[in-house]
Amino acid sequence: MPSLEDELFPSTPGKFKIERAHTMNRQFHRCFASTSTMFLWALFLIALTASYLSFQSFVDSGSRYLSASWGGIQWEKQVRNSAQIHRSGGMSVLVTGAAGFVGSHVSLALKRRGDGVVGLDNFNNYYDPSLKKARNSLLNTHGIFVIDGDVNDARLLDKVLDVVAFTHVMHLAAQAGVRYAMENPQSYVHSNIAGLVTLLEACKSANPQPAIVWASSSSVYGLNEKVPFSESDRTDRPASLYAATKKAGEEITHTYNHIYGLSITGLRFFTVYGPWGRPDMAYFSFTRNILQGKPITIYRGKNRVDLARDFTYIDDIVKGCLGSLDTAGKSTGSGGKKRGAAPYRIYNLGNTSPVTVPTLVSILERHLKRKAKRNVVDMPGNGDVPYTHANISSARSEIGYKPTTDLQTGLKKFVRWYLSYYGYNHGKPVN
Ligand SMILES: O=C(O)[C@H]1O[C@H](OP(=O)(O)OP(=O)(O)OC[C@H]2O[C@@H](n3ccc(=O)[nH]c3=O)[C@H](O)[C@@H]2O)[C@H](O)[C@@H](O)[C@H]1O
Repeated sequence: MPSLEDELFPSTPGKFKIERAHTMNRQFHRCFASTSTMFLWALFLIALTASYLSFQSFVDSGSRYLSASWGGIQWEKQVRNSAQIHRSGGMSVLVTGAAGFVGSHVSLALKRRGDGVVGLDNFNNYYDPSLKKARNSLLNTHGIFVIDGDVNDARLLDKVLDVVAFTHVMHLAAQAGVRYAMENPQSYVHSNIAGLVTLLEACKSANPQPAIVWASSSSVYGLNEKVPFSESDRTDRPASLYAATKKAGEEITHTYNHIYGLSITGLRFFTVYGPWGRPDMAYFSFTRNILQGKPITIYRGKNRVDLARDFTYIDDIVKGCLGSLDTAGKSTGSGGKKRGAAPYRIYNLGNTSPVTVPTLVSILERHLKRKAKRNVVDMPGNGDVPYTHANISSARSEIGYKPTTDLQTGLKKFVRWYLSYYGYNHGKPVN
């Protein structure tokens, strides 16, 4: 007698033939059996598909839950608390790149004067993320909550702007660095162009629309030879992809101002330096190498001319950022519709007194009480420009910007911070 299994799953055609010789009743039974087989199979497949789909969604939501750094009641509470304004006439500011150099300083300054601040930072590893984490801890101790997220995350931005009706966005998140653009060009497009557009899209749809102040760069002047650099000078000859993405940002923000009525202020920062600075910048890496007895490479321009920068101290830049926020007129649109003309402004934030790179090294040597091992080479074609020099008359008259720190004084403060942060005592590492 064939087993039930044999009945349902005939294994060979021969066997099937023998079975066919049996009675009609038997055939009917077989037919019924094969229909129910198909039915059972269909049921089985449906159940399998359903359980696969629900398992997938369980895995998805589980991993979202595990990896999510945002969302939920507790998270919303932290965002709202951090955004709370503690002075009359104060503002609530979303600071992107808050764990970065300029971002952390601006966030602290805003908080100190009673404004509400929420940070956003993706803590990427362009340079040592532990420095970003340390800045973040400092912000946390001052009651500033920094969301771990990316400006390319449209859902996150919509959510944040929904939870808090920010009056301003200080957009400092970016891929910085002039020479790194030759190594990783896509990172500049990703952060400085795609990320900027994602942020502007979120801001244009927000209700109310915040006013936006964002970081452009002195590098937009590129091959401009007229000095000092004025905002009305040519900026159509960038020398690096970094500069080109910042220049593109100026054009992109203009369209959002024009179409959607977003209030825009672009700040052209001139080689910002100071405590808690960026380790990829010359003054920072020179300090590290001098202390470790390693050589430093100093680039030299055409005809053996020294390169020069309008180095600008962080505290002056912070004042320029706050002045820009304070004077930024309102965005006029709502729900993605323009209701009238809104301000579109661009300012140089420099120091107005360029210093050559060899002089920068000499100042560091004095503060560190160590001689640098200088290796002077001709400037490679890497996107660098020979000099920068800001004309700041517009920023002075319109936002009250007035830099007061010379390079000597600023580097002294930087060196003091560096030695303490990295555990040096009288120029020697503390064990
Ligand atoms: O104003 C800006 O918009 C930009 O400023 C900053 O760019 P830069 O002015 O290029 O600063 P930085 O790297 O400190 O090099 C300073 C000088 O040292 C020279 N330099 C550099 C490295 C080196 O090893 N040797 C050297 O001679 C070098 O040739 C240069 O002459 C920001 O990094 C950038 O993100 C952007 O914000």
